[in-house]
Amino acid sequence: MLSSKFIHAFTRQIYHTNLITSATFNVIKKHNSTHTKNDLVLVDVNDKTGFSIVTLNRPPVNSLNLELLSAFSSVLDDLHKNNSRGMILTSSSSTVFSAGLDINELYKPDMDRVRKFWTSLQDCWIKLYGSSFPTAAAINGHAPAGGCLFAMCCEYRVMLPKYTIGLNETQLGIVAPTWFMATMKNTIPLRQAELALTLGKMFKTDDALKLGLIDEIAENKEDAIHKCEIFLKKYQKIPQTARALTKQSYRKNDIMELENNREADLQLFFLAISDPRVQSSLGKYVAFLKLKSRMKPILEAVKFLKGIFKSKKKKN
Ligand SMILES: CCCCCCCCCCC/C=C/C(=O)SCCNC(=O)CCNC(=O)[C@H](O)C(C)(C)COP(=O)(O)OP(=O)(O)OC[C@H]1O[C@@H](n2cnc3c(N)ncnc32)[C@H](O)[C@@H]1OP(=O)(O)O
Repeated sequence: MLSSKFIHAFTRQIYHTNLITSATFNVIKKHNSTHTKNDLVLVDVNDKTGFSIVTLNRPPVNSLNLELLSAFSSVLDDLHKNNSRGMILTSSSSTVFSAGLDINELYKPDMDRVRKFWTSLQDCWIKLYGSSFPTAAAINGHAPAGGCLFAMCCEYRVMLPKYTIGLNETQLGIVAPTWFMATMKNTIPLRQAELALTLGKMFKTDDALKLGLIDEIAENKEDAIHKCEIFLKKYQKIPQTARALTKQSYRKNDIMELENNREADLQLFFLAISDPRVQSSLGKYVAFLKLKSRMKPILEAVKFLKGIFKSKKKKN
């Protein structure tokens, strides 16, 4: 049997090499809720179960910028220090879990800031994927790219109907880092992962369930959280150290691969985003997202008018 010394050494290696000590994101304790100073990440601890509901709270779409990632990283440290019994990751938006990385961090970046940004993303992934506490995602909206990554880092995923999830990077003309790919390989069958990654495929909820990218479908957010709680409760009967060590051993190679190559990964990222073709793709994508957002009222008006015509036709 593996000793608890090993698990502590392993967890220490994961946490202590990457601790973010940011005064800006000190956590304020409020009753059983903790909020980061700027409320980018909300934490509510359920007194009965001991589970923490961690809510990404950066409207409108929870795009992951430096500040949100730093706040999330601090929250993960806190849960680890407090020996959390389990975490449920969700979103305060009613339609988006997370839109993935904030494209504005990648497009025409400030090099000093983008270094901190990428390092923070690495931190979050290492801490979430390798967490000693069990995790589940209540995916209450779309989860493209980085949003899908964080959901896949959790051991269990419950998603609401009619949303989409996937690693869509190739569609943007960018390559998902190897640790994004490793997380997907750990979640769905290898061949399906290769197809999903190369196509940059976004899966609707039903298809994601068939593929095993998610584990359950819920009717609404409350139901999703309830289903995550049922999953986390299963671990209450399992000795904590054995569970944590098994999870971390299972994911160890992926984590060590990044741990041992953080600077190389950062340099590869710099190289990729410095490529004029990548910048051109990102520029077009930013413009497309902005146009799509501005067209929304027009598209909704067209939809509304179509509805009126249809109902009039039926009456006649
Ligand atoms: C071999 C290894 C090599 C390694 C090289 C590394 C290279 C770099 C790798 C980087 C990996 C990247 C990971 C990512 O996560 S990239 C981000 C991908 N995300 C997306 O494609 C999602 C885009 N967004 C959407 O599809 C929709 O917004 C969404 C479905 C999420 C929600 O739709 P909805 O209709 O509700 O909202 P709007 O589209 O109207 O958006 C509202 C406003 O939000 C802005 N927005 C949306 N997404 C983003 C984003 N990701 N970043 C920044 N801003 C975003 C959008 O523009 C609207 O803003 P405005 O109203 O101001 O126009």
